[in-house]
Amino acid sequence: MDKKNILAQYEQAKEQFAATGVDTDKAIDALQRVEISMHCWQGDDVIGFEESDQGLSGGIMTTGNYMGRARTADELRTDYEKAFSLIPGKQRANLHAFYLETNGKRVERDEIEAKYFENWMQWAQELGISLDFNPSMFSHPKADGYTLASYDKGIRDFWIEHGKRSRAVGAEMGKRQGNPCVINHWMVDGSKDAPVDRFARRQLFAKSMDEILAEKISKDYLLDSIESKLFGIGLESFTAGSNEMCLGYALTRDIMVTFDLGHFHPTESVADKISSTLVYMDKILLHTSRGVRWDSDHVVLQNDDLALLMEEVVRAEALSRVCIALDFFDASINRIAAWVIGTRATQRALLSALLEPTEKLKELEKAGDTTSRLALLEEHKNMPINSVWNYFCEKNNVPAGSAWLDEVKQYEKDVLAGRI
Ligand SMILES: C[C@H](O)[C@H](O)[C@@H](O)C(=O)CO
Ligand SMILES: [Mn+2]
Repeated sequence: MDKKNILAQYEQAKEQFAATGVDTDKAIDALQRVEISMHCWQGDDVIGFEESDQGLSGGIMTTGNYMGRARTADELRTDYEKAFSLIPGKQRANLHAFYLETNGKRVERDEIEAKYFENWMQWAQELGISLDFNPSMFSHPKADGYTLASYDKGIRDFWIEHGKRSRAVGAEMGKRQGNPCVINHWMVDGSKDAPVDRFARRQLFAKSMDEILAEKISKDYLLDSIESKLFGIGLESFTAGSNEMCLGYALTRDIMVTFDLGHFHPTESVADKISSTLVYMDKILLHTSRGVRWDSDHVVLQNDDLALLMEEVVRAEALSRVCIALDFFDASINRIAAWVIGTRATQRALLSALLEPTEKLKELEKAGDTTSRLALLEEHKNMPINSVWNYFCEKNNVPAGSAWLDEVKQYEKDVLAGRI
């Protein structure tokens, strides 16, 4: 679609939304300020750059063998840049600890330091973007079932050290970028069959986490979050970091909790957790993902789960209290396309929520007019949200509609095809 049409359609949409009491320019400004944290692990199928042959483990799995996986940090950064160029607004890059660069030297997880992320930090600075970080407590011989809740003190200490060092790396990133690096603590700890002493495991889990968090780091540099999970492959019967465990832990330690769209029973509403937790917590972290039958980490799409999640964020006026990150890894499709589809879907769900006549709906609800509430919610679904989206893309100099796909296909021919 050409620029003239995009602008004309936007003007029409603007009027239509204004009639419902919604200011489209305000919605666009709000969306412009949201930085989505784009996960590096979609770019290389969660393999990382450690000098090791260890495969992916920890109850998560990538499937597919699409050509063009990034094999080096330079390739990954180049792919990131391509994806950024096709997504409106400014985003963040989310790194796992095992995406360190060591010049061929084997550096153990309990030896990581900020210097191994120097290239990433310089790159981010050059692009004017910020970084987030994750300790990598999986895909390692010492992460066989339990890490922080292991009965083996040596194993626990190893991962505690990794957690501490990860926080130091994150803090350095936060200092250098001038805004907090969000660090997400997720660990595999769990078992295939039901344990008898769940209590002991959870006590160990909390004690180890306390050691990791012992050093007070300013929230200007680092925001800690802990991610719960229902189960993993091979860890079906018990997860030490269950929802109750992580929520209670986060609340009592004044850190954030992470809600991943794939980490709950399929009929459990993750959206409902936003208001439930923000009554008590300052901030939370969201992982947008799409589970198909299990936490399969399919690319997130504009489905009901995502729409409800973003609606809840906006209705709770919580945009500044919610960090949004992507978490999926699909190796069966072009990985840059995966990033673009998932990030744009997350933004579009957010835009739709921002264009909802929220104030009006709240008034109707207060007045007990649930009939009008239902009618207006239904009307909203067919409002010209896409015209506002296209304008947002145009304003950010990125392709509107599906034109971005041609660029990805070209990049596939020019760059990815050479990665044999
Ligand atoms: C690789 C990520 O840290 C991981 O996906 C985690 O966030 C998760 O959701 C595990 O299921
Ligand atoms: Mn996650």
